[in-house]
Amino acid sequence: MQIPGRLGEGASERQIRRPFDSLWDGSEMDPLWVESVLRVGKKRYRVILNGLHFSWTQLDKQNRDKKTVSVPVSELIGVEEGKAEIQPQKKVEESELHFTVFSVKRGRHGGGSARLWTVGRTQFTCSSRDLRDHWVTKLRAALREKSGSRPQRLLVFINPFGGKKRGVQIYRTLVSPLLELAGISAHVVVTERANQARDHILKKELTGFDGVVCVGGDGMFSELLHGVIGRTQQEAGLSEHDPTVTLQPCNLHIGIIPAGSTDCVCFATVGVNDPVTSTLHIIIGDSQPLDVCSVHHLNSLVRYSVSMVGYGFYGDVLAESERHRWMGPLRYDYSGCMMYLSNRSYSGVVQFLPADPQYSSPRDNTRCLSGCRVCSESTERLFPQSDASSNASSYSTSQYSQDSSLSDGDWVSLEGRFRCVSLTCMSSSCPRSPLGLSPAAHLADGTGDLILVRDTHAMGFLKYLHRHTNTEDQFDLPFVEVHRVRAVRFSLPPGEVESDEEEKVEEGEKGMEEGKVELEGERDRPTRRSVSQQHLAERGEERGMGDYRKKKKRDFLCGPCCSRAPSVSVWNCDGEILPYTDILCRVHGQLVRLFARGIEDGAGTRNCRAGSRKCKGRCVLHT
Ligand SMILES: Nc1ncnc2c1ncn2[C@@H]1O[C@H](COP(=O)(O)OP(=O)(O)OP(=O)(O)O)[C@@H](O)[C@H]1O
Repeated sequence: MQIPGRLGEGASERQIRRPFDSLWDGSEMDPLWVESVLRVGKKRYRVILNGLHFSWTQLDKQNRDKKTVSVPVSELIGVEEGKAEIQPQKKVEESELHFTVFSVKRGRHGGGSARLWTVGRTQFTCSSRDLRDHWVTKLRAALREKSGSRPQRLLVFINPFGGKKRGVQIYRTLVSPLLELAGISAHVVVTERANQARDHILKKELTGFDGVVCVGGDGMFSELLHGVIGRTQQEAGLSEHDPTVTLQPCNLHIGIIPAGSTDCVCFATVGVNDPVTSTLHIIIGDSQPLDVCSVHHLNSLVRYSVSMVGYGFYGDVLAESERHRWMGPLRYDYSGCMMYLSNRSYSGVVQFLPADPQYSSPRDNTRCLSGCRVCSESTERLFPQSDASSNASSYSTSQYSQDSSLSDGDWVSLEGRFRCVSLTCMSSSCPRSPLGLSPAAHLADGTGDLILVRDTHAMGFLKYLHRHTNTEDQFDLPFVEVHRVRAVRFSLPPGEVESDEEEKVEEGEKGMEEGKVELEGERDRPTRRSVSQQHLAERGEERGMGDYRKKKKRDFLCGPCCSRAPSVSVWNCDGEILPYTDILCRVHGQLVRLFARGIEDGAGTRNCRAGSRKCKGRCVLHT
């Protein structure tokens, strides 16, 4: 076949494959290699597809190279014959000489300083139909061969009531056309009740699906998380309740299309909250491992968390905001102000199992960005017998050698009064706090950061809170300490337990109903079914909320600035109130995988003058 090459019409494929320029990768044998002179609009381009890149270089009249655009094959979305458009809706104009390539394009900064991904569209004009067909065949072959990790079939759950109730519309207009373009089929479930997605994943047949995707907020993500982890443990015959058990890492990837009022997990793992960016990460099969914290009470699993488990201020804000749901998202600001003004602190005993300090520290001024060295070295440590590059696709129990013991190592114990106690498995950055709760935390190193804010005066605490919104170091305060940990226990000091029990007895005497629920809870304990299978946690939550609401009703009767502050707070676990105060948290390294790649270099940071004294070089490290 005669294929027009860079030398013009009639150059043979052999001529074209000569190693004549800098893009030649030395691979004479690369079956995907193809090069031609094509047109984009009226301009001539030398277009090359090699094993790893598809690139086009503008030529001047003397055939000299001008500007080059190069796209990794892994970031090609699809190829269409003819003149195709995808937005605002798919339209293809038949043409024998044209083909259109869709690829990932980094766009403007979105919501912080991270870049949005958009769909780049380039229409190439060939000199013959043969050449056009040749290019389409080669590009599609490249897509197939070089993108083994791309999903083929997805199970999508849409929460029609999440955020601004635009989930269905977002999926129909922004997500579905891109999946179709990429040749990915999707089975869509629009949820009709809470926990439907979780139950579906736990109970229904999932053969053939390469991933589950939620269109919603952090609550929907949590459903998928519990479903995927629960199912994996069921299939592996492991008990989720035992905190010493090494859980089986999950092969089914999770995708998040942000459409909620809080989309923190998406922001912390992608860098922006944007449905198109997230869809593109799913399409190209990005894979980001994620640590998960299991939260236990009396050897029963209560919940899983990936973002934050917080007691004191963060628990109080959540509980207060629940009373003001009618305010919409504004309720968090309102409740934050009220809880700040109420100036509370709580007694507690905190015990933790420190992580090995030789690998990283919460104050080493690094950021966990895409391709993070600390996380990839952790992969080798967590999965020593597996090929680190291939463990993205599958794990087996025998390969998985995570340190399961909570008894080895020395537990450190601290007691005192705290404004807040928080454990986070990731930086927990969000648009309002672009560096997050713990800026140097890692997504996938098998550790969490324990932040203890001891009781202090109101201005000191305000300073601490304010530093989350700028580049100042929130840990550089005398009443704040941070520890990188593998596990944490929290309990009330003995005296506090007694007074709390007294309160409960008082309340118990006032209402038989509460006692009835307790008994039901007790009845569940001996059988201890999987939290994910069952409804133990759910019932526990209701019970806990009941206790808490009753107590709060009394505490808040005279407003948050009431003279008698409660002696016990509640735990906020990724936006859900936990029904227990005494808990044990264990971090499970890389337990799940998301369709994401972490925050790309230069993303997720704020504009900050390099070398600014206050940022202590943090900005320099990741701009
Ligand atoms: N059809 C449904 N009806 C009612 N609740 C649902 C439905 N589908 C999902 N949910 C529940 O709604 C909760 C919130 O959903 P999601 O996280 O998507 O939205 P959100 O607006 O960010 O939530 P939040 O109200 O917590 O800010 C989830 O915990 C989920 O379990």
